[in-house]
Amino acid sequence: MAKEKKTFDLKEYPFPTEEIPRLNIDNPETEKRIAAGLPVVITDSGLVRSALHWDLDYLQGNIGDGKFTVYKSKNKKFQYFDDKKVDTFKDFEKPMEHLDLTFPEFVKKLKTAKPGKDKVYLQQALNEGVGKRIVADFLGFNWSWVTEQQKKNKFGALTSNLLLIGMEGNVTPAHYDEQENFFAQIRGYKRFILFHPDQFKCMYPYPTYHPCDRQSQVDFDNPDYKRFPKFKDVKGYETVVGPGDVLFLPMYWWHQVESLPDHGHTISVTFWYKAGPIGNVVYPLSPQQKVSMMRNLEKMIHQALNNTDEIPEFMQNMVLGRYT
Ligand SMILES: CC1(C)c2ccccc2-c2ccc(C[C@@H](CC(=O)O)C(=O)C(=O)O)cc21
Ligand SMILES: [Zn+2]
Repeated sequence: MAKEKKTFDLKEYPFPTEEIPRLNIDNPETEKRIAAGLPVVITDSGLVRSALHWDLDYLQGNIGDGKFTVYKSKNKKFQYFDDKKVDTFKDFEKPMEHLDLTFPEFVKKLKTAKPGKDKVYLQQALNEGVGKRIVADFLGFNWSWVTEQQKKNKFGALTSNLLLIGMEGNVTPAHYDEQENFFAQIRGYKRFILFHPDQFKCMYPYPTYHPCDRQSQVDFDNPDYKRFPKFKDVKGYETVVGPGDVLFLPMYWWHQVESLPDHGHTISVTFWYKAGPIGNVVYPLSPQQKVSMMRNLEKMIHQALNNTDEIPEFMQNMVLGRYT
């Protein structure tokens, strides 16, 4: 009997979206979409079948007594920033704080957080430091399926499995990553809003040398259409993933991720893979290749000028009245 479609009371955004298909792991369409670099929610994959019993108590009792990377934000947004680029930006104020907490300290903060007060987000690579039962659960992941997908689609190496534990309402603002991602949901519900890499012109990412490289400058809750006029034309895709769902999130696809309010804390595990070899170049270049090219050119110009203040004028001189 088909699973009844769960409906959620989702916040409206000022752009249209289409549903991301939810397909069974055995549906031939599933692998076709992965091969085509299209997002798909894979149901019943069993990818993290051995972790579906994870909850805060079990993790606290088994994950080990080391320190965990936890981000704290004054509001619901957890805007990623690259620490290494912060010093090139004098007036950059960090959008969130990085704490190293034991698991019990994290759980206490999560459970005693008052609405409207600080929110926390645990983000920790699953590595040898964890307790032996977590290692056993990790080994119980459906590695044969995900490794088969890695090989069939010529992905590069698995780089990391991140354990993510977020509070309800946490938002990771729109950004893109340069890795392929199988995103496995273990507990709670996360809304994913995705945009095709060809929507780059509507998303206005920060400059590559900015600490928030790869993130959109547009505040979805209060878009500045004067600075970002093309955001009016953006078109997205969306879905809500729940326990047992796996979202294939292709490299360079923009995504904003929200732990649904009023649905409790969320537990997820990501499977990030490096890009595979390019192979022979096919023209016209794909949107992903054009984004990669723009990044390389921006970095070259930054290095050549050796002065970030000169970049805006240099870029404008190159295109205004010539290519505009
Ligand atoms: C916001 C946070 C905790 C963070 C802080 C500082 C540095 C990195 C990151 C980081 C990286 C990945 C995620 C998971 C996910 C978004 C989501 O599920 O919220 C996502 O974007 C993806 O799987 O690609 C979340 C984070
Ligand atoms: Zn991401």
